[in-house]
Amino acid sequence: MDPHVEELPQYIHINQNDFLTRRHKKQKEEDIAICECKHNANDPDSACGDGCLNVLTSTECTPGYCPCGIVCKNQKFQKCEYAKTKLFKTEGRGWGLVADENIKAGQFVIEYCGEVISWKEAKRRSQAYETQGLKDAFIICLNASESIDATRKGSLGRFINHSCQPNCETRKWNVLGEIRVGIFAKHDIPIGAELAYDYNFEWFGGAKVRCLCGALKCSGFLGAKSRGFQEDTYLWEDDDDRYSVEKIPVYDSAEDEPVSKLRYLNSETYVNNFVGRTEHSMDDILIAENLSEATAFNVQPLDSVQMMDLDVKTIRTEVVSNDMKLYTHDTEQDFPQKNAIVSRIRSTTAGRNYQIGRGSISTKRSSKAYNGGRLKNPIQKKVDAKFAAGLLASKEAQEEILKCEEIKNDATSGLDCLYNEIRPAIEEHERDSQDSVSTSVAEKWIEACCLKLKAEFDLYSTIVKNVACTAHKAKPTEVDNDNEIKLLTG
Ligand SMILES: C[S@@+](CC[C@H](N)C(=O)[O-])C[C@H]1O[C@@H](n2cnc3c(N)ncnc32)[C@H](O)[C@@H]1O
Repeated sequence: MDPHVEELPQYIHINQNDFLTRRHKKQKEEDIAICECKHNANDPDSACGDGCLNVLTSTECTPGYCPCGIVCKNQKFQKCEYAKTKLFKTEGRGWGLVADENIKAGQFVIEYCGEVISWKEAKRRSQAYETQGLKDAFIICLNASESIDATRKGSLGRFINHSCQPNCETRKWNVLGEIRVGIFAKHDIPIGAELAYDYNFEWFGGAKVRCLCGALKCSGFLGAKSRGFQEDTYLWEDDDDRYSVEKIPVYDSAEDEPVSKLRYLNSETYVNNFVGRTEHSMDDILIAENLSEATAFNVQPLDSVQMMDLDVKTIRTEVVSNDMKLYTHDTEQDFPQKNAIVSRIRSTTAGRNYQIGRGSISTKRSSKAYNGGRLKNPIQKKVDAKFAAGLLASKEAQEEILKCEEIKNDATSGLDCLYNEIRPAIEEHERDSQDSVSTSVAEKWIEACCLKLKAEFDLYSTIVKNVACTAHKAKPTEVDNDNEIKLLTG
């Protein structure tokens, strides 16, 4: 049997997202965007080229509504107008995708297809994949509540690897009312060059994956630029062959020095942008033309490829797009309540618009200074705990109230400190126009907010209980003289 066929990744090939938890949206007529293009046979770009209003807003034209009719060029996702690509086996990074034709800057390369699942399901799966020991991650964030999981089903887009200096990028497009993720060329890519984009990988814990992109400015590890990673202590697992530096040849992203040929050498010498394989002799030098015969193959539709039992074994990290990120997950560290973070490729953000400080994270920093989580509401009153305690006869009751007040004050200052600690991360996200912050940051924030709320509730209920149910001091206070119990201050 052909050894390469044996290694065929087990997944179901699709070129349309598969919606697992809901139906594909049906575009309403009033939501259809109609451009103003007029087809001119002498100008091919006139039929929804770069100047098309829909193209400019990353929206595909709707068939039957576009003034250019069947010559409309702005239906690339719908018509699967992908660039020609080829799958090949990398050294150390699993499978990858190479350009099988010259690709132009800005060209749509391929859609990142997979199963569209809820964020909750993504977390569940991420945890399951982790448990199964899957090495590669394929879950990316689609929007605030959904992710795309290309683990079991996907397009060839699932094989595109990460590079710190990539030749591609991800972009979101509105296609008939649904957001879809495409991979686009950042610049001209020659035939034979490996395709790669920046996963914007967000690391939340767990294994650290050595980045083997080989770019000059490689950050070293997937997610190394993310805050969680930077704060963590570096731990290397020596026995992990896959990530052992000595054993892995270096790979340079195609962007560093675009080449049309791939070469493999038997020495540690790098040739062009790609790396050597130590197990080959000099006779084994391969160049791109041969690569296609030797190690590259085209993935065929499921019905033509014999699939073994589809027991997908996993993934540890995940990838994503432009304004999306791949995420690592750590079921213990980031989700102390036993929730695994879905690999979010961040992306993005997987859309958790936690409210931090006074405004949502996506609001600009010019917003007013943080006020310790307190809403500036003129009618809001604060309970004067000391005054309330002073009304009571029982020492025990007084102490109970004062203790609660102390806990509440601690929780409030804890929240204030946390804000100062995480402010750089919040600001970073704002700068990047992210609409959410990393889950680890948000989790900490939520925990601190909950502590404060609980402490406030405990204090108020303790005051109410004691004022209502225990004896007041015999000696009337000033307030009592006025015949009112004044517990609230302005
Ligand atoms: C979406 S998959 C890409 C396809 C994958 N290479 C495969 O064989 O299926 C993402 C995974 O590929 C690996 N990977 C991608 N880029 C890498 C890089 N620059 N360095 C190391 N591993 C990488 C990581 O294991 C990552 O979780």
